[in-house]
Amino acid sequence: MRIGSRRSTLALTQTGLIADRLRTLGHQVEIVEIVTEGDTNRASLSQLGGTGIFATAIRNALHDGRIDLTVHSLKDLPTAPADGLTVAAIPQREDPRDVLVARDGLTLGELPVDSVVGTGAPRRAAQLAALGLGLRTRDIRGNVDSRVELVRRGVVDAVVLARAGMSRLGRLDEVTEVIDPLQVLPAPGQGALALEIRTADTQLHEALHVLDHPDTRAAVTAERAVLARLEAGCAAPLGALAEISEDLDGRLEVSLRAFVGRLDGSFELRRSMTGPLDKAERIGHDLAQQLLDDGALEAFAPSDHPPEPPPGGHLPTDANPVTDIHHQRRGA
Ligand SMILES: NCc1[nH]cc(CCC(=O)O)c1CC(=O)O
Repeated sequence: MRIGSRRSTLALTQTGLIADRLRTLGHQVEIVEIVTEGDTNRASLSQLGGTGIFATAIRNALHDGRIDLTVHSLKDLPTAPADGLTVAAIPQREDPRDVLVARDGLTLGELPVDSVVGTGAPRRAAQLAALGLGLRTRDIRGNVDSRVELVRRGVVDAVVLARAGMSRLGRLDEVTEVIDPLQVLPAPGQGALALEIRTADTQLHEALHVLDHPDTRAAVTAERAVLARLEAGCAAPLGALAEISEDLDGRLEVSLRAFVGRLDGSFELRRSMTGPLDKAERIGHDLAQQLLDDGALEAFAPSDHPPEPPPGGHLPTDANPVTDIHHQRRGA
């Protein structure tokens, strides 16, 4: 089987992990690199049409029959199902939390007021602002390597990344804090992979079944249902985390938490909901409804004082530092 992958180190690493498992199962596997517009065009993701652009190029290769299978980071995959394609397996996910990579081994609580934290994710910027620590955030883009490099070069004091990516790249030793989801909830689906194939490929679907992890599938189903219901898109200031545990009677249940907020920290809303595992999607929808009933749209409304767009758009991380887009000043 031919597995299509983006060319980034993280994508190739994740694809390699799945390829190894398939080889262990006795399959012949070839990795095909696909270059997407998101890899070549350095404009901001919102200008390019959101993170979905990565998925689209790969999905076209699936449709064309150039590849048979692809490994997505589930958090980068749009919630709308793709025509003629199926997520055949969602393997057990990595630790879904965010991590901090800061100068001098610092944690969030130790960073001095006005420290600059690099992140391109509105979700991270909004939750950092909501902490009220007086941290600035700077909009950055780029792969894990170039983001960590900004800390090494002293361009920013810290960056926030997914622990799963750092783990898969073997770079956990550079992490200075694993961020508690009480402070920053991860993106829906963070840490999970999705193996997508052509729906017509029923034999391959059958072969991939052993890689599917039902608890992970239930958890990410709940998280992505929040995202879908809020129609928030991939670049939304929304965090969601579902955890599976046993209730007092030994039945499996889903505990789902979510955050929505404004980038400048002027509005935040956190809610949670728990229910039976087989109602994961329903729980996600219901939690999203509760967020909406309690005023979630405030998080998506245009602000009275919109942040200054950086000159020339959002620059890649290998260019010169860009202006701060969000600045939460303590007491302001
Ligand atoms: N947005 C890019 C992206 N997509 C998936 C991961 C990490 C791996 C994962 O979450 O499964 C990352 C890097 C990051 O956010 O630090």
